[in-house]
Amino acid sequence: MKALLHLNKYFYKYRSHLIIGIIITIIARLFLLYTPRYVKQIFTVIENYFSGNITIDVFKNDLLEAILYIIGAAIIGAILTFFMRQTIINVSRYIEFDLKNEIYAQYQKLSLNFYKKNRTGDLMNRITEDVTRVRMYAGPAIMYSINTITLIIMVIFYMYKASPKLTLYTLVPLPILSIIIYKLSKEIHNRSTVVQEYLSKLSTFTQESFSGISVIKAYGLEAQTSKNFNNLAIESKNKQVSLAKVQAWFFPMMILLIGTSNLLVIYIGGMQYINGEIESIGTIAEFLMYVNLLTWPVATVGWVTSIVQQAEASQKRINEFLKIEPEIKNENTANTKIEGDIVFNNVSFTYDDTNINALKEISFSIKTGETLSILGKTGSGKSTILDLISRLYDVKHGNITINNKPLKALNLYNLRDSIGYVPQDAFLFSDSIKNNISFGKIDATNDDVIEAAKNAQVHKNIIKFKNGYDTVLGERGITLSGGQKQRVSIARAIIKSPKILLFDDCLSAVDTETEEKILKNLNKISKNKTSIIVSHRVSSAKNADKIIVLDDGKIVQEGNHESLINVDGYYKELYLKQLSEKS
Ligand SMILES: Nc1ncnc2c1ncn2[C@@H]1O[C@H](COP(=O)(O)OP(=O)(O)OP(=O)(O)O)[C@@H](O)[C@H]1O
Repeated sequence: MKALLHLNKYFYKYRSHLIIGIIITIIARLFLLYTPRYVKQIFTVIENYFSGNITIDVFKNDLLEAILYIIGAAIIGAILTFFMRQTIINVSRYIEFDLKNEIYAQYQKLSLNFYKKNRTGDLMNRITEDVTRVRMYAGPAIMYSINTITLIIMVIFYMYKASPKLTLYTLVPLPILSIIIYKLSKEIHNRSTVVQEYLSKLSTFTQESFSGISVIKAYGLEAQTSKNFNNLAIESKNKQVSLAKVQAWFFPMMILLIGTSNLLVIYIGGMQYINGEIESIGTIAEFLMYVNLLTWPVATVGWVTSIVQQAEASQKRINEFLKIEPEIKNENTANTKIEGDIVFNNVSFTYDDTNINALKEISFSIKTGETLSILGKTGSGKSTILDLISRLYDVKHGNITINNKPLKALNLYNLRDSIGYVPQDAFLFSDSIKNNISFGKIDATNDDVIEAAKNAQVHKNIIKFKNGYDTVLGERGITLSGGQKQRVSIARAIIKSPKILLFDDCLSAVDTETEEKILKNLNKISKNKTSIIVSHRVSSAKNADKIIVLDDGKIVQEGNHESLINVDGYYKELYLKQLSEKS
């Protein structure tokens, strides 16, 4: 129960709902318990009438009164039960809502490394399935526990009052019922976990095969894919059948044990009546009703125990994520102005998950208004430089400064807000083109969006779509070409007019003519901004104020286009190669 203590703050938050719910539950059970006593009264009235103790008028009167009480109590009990669910179950929904938001907010705070170390499926599971299991504890488990406790206390009290001996005999099978239900619930849980695993395997497989349908078709692998799907589906079906087998035991076991209790009441109650130990046959009827009233709550003891165990395990998994401290912390909450020169001073960087030494003693500087171009073979550390500037990772060796201030001394949110970053793989959301572009500036007007798209040389493509800027992208929308995606992604970065522009090889899918136009526009809009352009093309680098060439994490060449084409090395080779390709 230790992990579930995390929920206490929420129980406290919704304490008034809970207290009202508990009071209503107790009152509702009180009304429910009217019925057996009035049933007994009906039997007594009938017995009295047939033994001639009361007249027909008194008999009718008493009978009507008992029936009206039963109907009245049932109606009030039903109304209160409705409110019991409305209060306690609603609290569990509020807690589910709060907990999901808490986890989501924590996910947003965590650093990129966290996402590298954990699988997306696991992240999703904790915010969906685990929260659902915890909700079952916060709602149904608590409601049934209160219900069971109040009902058991009250029923045993009334039973004991009516016949202590009969009470003892009738209660004997109930703990057995509870244990059996507990064991069954546990087994059902274990098997349904396996079923869930297979369902998610099936949906991942299906999703992947739909996303990769073009590859499957191009390689003619339709039959093989169907066979793999079928094998997975067969395994999934077998697990479902095995779950259904255990579930099928649930109600027969309940019926058997209720039947046994009923038989005991009738047999022992009957014997007691014959021996004159109980005064009315109505007591047997009353007991039969008590036994039936008790059955479900007693069964739920086992069920609730298993729910609490599952919720505990789920909350433990959730807590593991909630207590992770973000690796990248904002150490300055005051607003800091981000502007100026970027300086790398002997920066070395190793990714701790792969232990790859991506940067080795890198030093360079770039002034406000200048453009730096970074070239180098694949895997030479170009993207890593950009990631370090945006503080997606923190440097441990050497230091990076902006306007003479170490990166960590700047307000992290100001820093990121001042950066327009275009990643290597242009990720766009399943939303309209307009919203994808204005993502970079929430209060952007239509004119801002159009201007950014024009500067990114994608406006002409967008207006050709039937819905123009309202065209929806993604699964249910249209698919943009690689170059179009890159340009929308550029528009998203430049719309907010950031102080620092980071372009990570984001012109690779654009033809050289368009590339040139984009670079020209960039030149225009980045007058007092600092731009860093990572590229594999000389055409992207040639106009930069400074060019550095990386190889295996080290700077091997530094200069500008004119100086670098005159010395032997990677840049000159690349220049000559690309020049001959062009001609
Ligand atoms: N998140 C990461 N975790 C672990 N290792 C990484 C990570 N990102 C990059 N690396 C490794 O660091 C090295 C430098 O990668 P980086 O992405 O900076 O190279 P790059 O020059 O941008 O390459 P490319 O031109 O192919 O994009 C590579 O060996 C890469 O495998």
